[in-house]
Amino acid sequence: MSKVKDMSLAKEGIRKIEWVQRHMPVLEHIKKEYEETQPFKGITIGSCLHLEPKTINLGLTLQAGGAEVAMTGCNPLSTHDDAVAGAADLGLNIYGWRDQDDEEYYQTINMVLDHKPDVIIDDGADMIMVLHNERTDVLKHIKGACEETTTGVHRLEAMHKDGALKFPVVAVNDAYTKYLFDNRYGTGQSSFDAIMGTTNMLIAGKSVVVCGYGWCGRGIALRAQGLGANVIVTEIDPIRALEARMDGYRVMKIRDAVKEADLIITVTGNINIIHGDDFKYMKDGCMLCNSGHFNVEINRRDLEAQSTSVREVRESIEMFTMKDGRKIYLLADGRLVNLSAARGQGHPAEIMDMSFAVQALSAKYILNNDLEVGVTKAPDDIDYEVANLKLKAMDIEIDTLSDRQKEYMCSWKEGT
Ligand SMILES: NC(=O)c1ccc[n+]([C@@H]2O[C@H](COP(=O)([O-])OP(=O)(O)OC[C@H]3O[C@@H](n4cnc5c(N)ncnc54)[C@H](O)[C@@H]3O)[C@@H](O)[C@H]2O)c1
Ligand SMILES: N[C@@H](CCSC[C@H]1O[C@@H](n2cnc3c(=O)[nH]cnc32)[C@H](O)[C@@H]1O)C(=O)O
Repeated sequence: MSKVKDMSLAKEGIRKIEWVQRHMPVLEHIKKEYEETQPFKGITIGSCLHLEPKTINLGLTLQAGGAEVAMTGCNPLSTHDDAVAGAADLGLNIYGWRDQDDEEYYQTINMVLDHKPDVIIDDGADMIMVLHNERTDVLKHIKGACEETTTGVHRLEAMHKDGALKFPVVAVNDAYTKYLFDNRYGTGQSSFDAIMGTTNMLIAGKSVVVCGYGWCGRGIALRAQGLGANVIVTEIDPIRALEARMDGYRVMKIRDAVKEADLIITVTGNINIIHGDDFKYMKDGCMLCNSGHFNVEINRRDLEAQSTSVREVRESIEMFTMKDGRKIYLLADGRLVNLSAARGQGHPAEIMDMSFAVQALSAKYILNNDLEVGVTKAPDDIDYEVANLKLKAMDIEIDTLSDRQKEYMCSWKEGT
């Protein structure tokens, strides 16, 4: 069963799915193995992930392993209508279309839950919240869930601390082969891909403010610097602030940074990073976007309250005219610019290859192990399997420890 916008887009969707398949060798390897071993026979897997070709390829991998797969999106703006039409044509149960309102967004989450999944793959934890708050009828079927992103893991850890979480969750985000590559290089590249595609503006010579110097912030700052920007970082963690300084960036408080900014990219996972009087200090023409979480990092309501008019001046760019005449531009409604902008393609296929390989292996791990309720990291075995498969696909060989080296690493008696 499916609910998509336009099935006539299926052919183009399938073309795009086939393209990413050629660039996701680790997931393709797992797909072949799953075709033989059928780890998901009789199992239903429900996902709430950005609906675009790479995610469809994860769905096809789970389906190849015997699962009934039901998918919806984790962001009202990130769905690619051609890819979901292609997925429906390929036999996945898929519910979603680009530009949903809140009601439609939660309706389609509920349509996936109607399949009574055994395993959930979530991104941001919205599906898991619906399960616990409204769809407790489905809870008894759930053996466990995988969570894709940093803020989702934080939400679920907070939920467990409050004693509210009802099943085990594997924090896929916390696998090395996920956050070191996806959050850093994926977000770094895909954010600029979307910002430049949306604005057609030059980055070189601009003052780019990166709010948050976590894994995503590091990647964005690195790419901004590579494109010739003057990079400013804001942080609340003294160690990360120091790291940003020694990586070569200027570090300052947000109130000082906004005065210099040509482009601000929030990537903290936190609320109200740009809000209130921050907008008063911005230069005419300042551009704002978010690559972090949902639409809470830039306070749109505060921006609206200080403006006299708002209009879309180019696809995914709104221009706010401020009371003093300055123009401030907001990209993609303050939602993840790399996925929500009309030109947003998400992370490169080679990156999602690893993230979704961890997902596919973690879903099997949940079924094969009697995990306790709580949030656990994906096991190291999965990380090493994914890293080894990726190196192999990239035709890279590495060294192994000799017996003498192993012995030396475990001993304490030998000195200079
Ligand atoms: N756009 C994407 O495709 C994408 C990819 C991966 C993760 N994410 C999301 O991006 C966000 C960041 O993820 P991460 O893995 O980098 O997390 P992280 O925890 O490594 O980094 C977040 C950083 O923000 C800082 N921070 C928090 N509040 C702040 C504030 N008020 N001002 C300045 N800095 C502040 C923290 O100190 C931390 O260093 C999360 O919401 C995550 O879910 C998005
Ligand atoms: N659902 C929330 C939470 C953040 S999504 C961030 C996650 O998106 C994932 N992601 C980034 N690019 C892609 C992509 O192209 N396809 C599918 N997922 C992606 C990435 O792994 C990251 O952890 C929101 O929309 O605001």
